[in-house]
Amino acid sequence: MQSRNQLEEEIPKRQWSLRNFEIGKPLGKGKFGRVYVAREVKSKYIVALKIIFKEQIEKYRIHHQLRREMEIQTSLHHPNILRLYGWFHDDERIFLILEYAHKGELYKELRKKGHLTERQAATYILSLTRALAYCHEKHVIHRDIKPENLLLDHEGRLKIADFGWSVQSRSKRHTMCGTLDYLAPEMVENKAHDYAVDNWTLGILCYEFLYGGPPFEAESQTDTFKRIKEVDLSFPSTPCVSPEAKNLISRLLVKDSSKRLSLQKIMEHPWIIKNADLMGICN
Ligand SMILES: CCc1cccc(CC)c1NC(=O)n1cc2c(c1)/C(=N\C(=O)c1ccc(N3CCN(C)CC3)cc1)N=N2
Repeated sequence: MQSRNQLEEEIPKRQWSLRNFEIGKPLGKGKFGRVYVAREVKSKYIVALKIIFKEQIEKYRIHHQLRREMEIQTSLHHPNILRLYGWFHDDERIFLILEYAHKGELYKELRKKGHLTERQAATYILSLTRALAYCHEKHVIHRDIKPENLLLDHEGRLKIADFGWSVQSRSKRHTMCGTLDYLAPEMVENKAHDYAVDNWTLGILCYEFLYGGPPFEAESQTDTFKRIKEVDLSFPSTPCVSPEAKNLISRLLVKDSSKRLSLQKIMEHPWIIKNADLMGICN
């Protein structure tokens, strides 16, 4: 039985093929592919195998996006970022060998519980902040951090998945992307944007973890855009949320991107210091 480290070291070098894996149950399906639990035959190591059909890549013209996602996610090694160990292909499919997150999607836990405790929310926000600080050091902006893209491993540790919208950024970006609720004003107004969009999203997520839904939700897209542009932020009286949490949210959901709390300052914020579990685990 190979240890996890041995296999992880071996994975990037080896040429993999479908013969090396026993495919298990489907985990989910996205726009371009499906993900299955799989076991590497020799080591018995459990992974998630994301299968994307080449005809879908042609049809949706996402060559460059998929290549970028693969290059970026392969290069990122962080405890809160889902590993892409390697990939292979056959005539009609591309297979991504991904880290397996045993506890599935964070948003399902959020829907089930309605909202998270301040301890859970602060722990997840700290994990996300650490992962984003690591990404920004490597000039990567994720741009699509939302509960649907957050997974939990067997210990309940948060893992950012799906780098389909991330970019290797050296200059300001203009491409529109992401779901409406999480878009920062500068993206809604189609202005140039930079790393600070991820700081805005942390504010959105912190609000959603504590209240159960994003702050600028509205009946129509137009209304959501309007509320984002005006930063029309209000805190419901229930559930009861501490003033420190509201302070952090208010210092992230700031229209002027240069005035948003930096990732370093988030890690030092009193609410994070008081509530977050430093190991990133809080079941
Ligand atoms: C193709 C699917 C897709 C489309 C778009 C974006 C993403 C990233 C989240 C993905 N998923 C993806 O890439 N994924 C990469 C992954 C991955 C998804 C995953 N695990 C699960 O999806 C999962 C789901 C439910 C689960 N159980 C639910 C019921 N519980 C009682 C026990 C645990 C356990 C694991 N591990 N690596």
